[in-house]
Amino acid sequence: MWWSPRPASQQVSVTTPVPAQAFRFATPVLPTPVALIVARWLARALVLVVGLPFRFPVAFALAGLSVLGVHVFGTVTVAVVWVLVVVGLLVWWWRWPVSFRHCVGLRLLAAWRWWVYARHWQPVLVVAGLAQTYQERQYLPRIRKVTCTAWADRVRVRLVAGTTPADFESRVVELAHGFGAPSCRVMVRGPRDVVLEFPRLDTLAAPIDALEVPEAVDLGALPVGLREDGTLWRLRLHGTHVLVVGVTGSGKGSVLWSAVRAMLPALEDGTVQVWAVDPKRMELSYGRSLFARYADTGEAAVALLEDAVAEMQNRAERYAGHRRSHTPTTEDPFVVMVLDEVAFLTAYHPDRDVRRRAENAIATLTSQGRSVGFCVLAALQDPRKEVMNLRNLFPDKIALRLDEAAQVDMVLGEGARDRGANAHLIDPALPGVAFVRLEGSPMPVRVRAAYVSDADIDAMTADHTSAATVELHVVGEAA
Ligand SMILES: Nc1ncnc2c1ncn2[C@@H]1O[C@H](COP(=O)(O)OP(=O)(O)OP(=O)(O)O)[C@@H](O)[C@H]1O
Repeated sequence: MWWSPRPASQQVSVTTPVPAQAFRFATPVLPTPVALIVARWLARALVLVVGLPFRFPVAFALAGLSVLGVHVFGTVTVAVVWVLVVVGLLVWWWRWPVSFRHCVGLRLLAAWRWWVYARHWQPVLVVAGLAQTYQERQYLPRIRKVTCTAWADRVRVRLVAGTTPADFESRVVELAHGFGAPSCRVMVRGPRDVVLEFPRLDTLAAPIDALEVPEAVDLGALPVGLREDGTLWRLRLHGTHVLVVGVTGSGKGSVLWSAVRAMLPALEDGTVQVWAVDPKRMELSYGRSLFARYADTGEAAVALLEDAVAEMQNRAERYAGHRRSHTPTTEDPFVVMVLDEVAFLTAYHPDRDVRRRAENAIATLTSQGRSVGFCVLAALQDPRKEVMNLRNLFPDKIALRLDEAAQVDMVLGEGARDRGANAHLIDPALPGVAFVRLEGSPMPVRVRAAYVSDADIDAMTADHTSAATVELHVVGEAA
């Protein structure tokens, strides 16, 4: 017979189900010739060498010109030119350090940092689980560009097709540790185009002294501290409400006081009033004369909040049909309700009626007060719903040091922690450091509030007093 079945096949009856493990397909292992491996290395080296002039065009142009110069003009001439160039650079660095740093220093640093990231790129990404495998080939996101600012490296990355920026967002801790940076943040620029930001140093490590009192008050951008990039952190109060959240000792007081300080001239001329609620009696009582109204007990606080609601509704009635926005004047000042430890009123006060009335008043102010010139600036330790179920009525939130990772998204909104807002990891030795979301960007920004010391508050009360200080005290109830 021209065809003879193999002996094993004869033992299998046609009707017997064949066990799955009977079929084993193994990829044939073929030894790769050494010549092929060497050729591949050479090809890679060639690609690197050919690509270098495109990556570092200035350095290569200078080297090329020098070689050409040596041929045409001789070595001495080229050496003299180089000495002149170096002297010129030194003079530039000495006389105009800022522009030198921007144009030369940071570019040189970026070239060096590119090499550092490129060297560690593959192992870090593979171990972090960011390398993709398809048909037994490994695909890595590619570094497109590395730029440096005074405090951070920005690595622009082209994603592997089929992956998302969320893959990077969920590995920020691995990336930060992998590249030896204190943290990592992910910014999305476009399709398959993300930027990883690795801070090189903590620009907010040193406390910031109280900022200068501004001459003109801009309620849309009050200077209250510094951002990580060294620019001013400005806080908007007009047309919004702000919730400041942080554990005890995280520096909530410095945010409240910095905001009050930035409004001082307007408090004095009467176009802004601060109504303060201070259940702890330790935070705001120090500068009472700056406040148009002040309450430090539950009953007094509720009365103050209900007065604010009445005034707000009165204003809304007057404005109805005449105007749609508020401009601060002495007749209709912008009213900032500063509520320290707001949970005392909404959750911890023993009297249920006080809790209910306080919650109603805060809900009404936050939902209706924006356009008629009322703003609630509240501080809170615990952002959970059981403690403060009104937190979503505050459009702007500030996350100081928090207790748990889960609280970050509660405060700054979904995805904030994945994008690098690790408020739960803020060092307890850095009170006033916080993460915020700035208008128009989902990226959290790290900031630090300026520290307004007792001496600063003394000076503020000595130099400035609110145009309308009326104290409201209900005697007889302990906070
Ligand atoms: N921005 C800041 N910069 C430097 N140090 C600060 C800053 N803010 C606060 N501190 C320091 O941290 C301490 C605690 O700050 P603060 O009382 O404001 O915290 P808090 O969050 O209001 O705490 P609590 O809820 O217990 O009142 C302050 O006494 C001060 O020494």
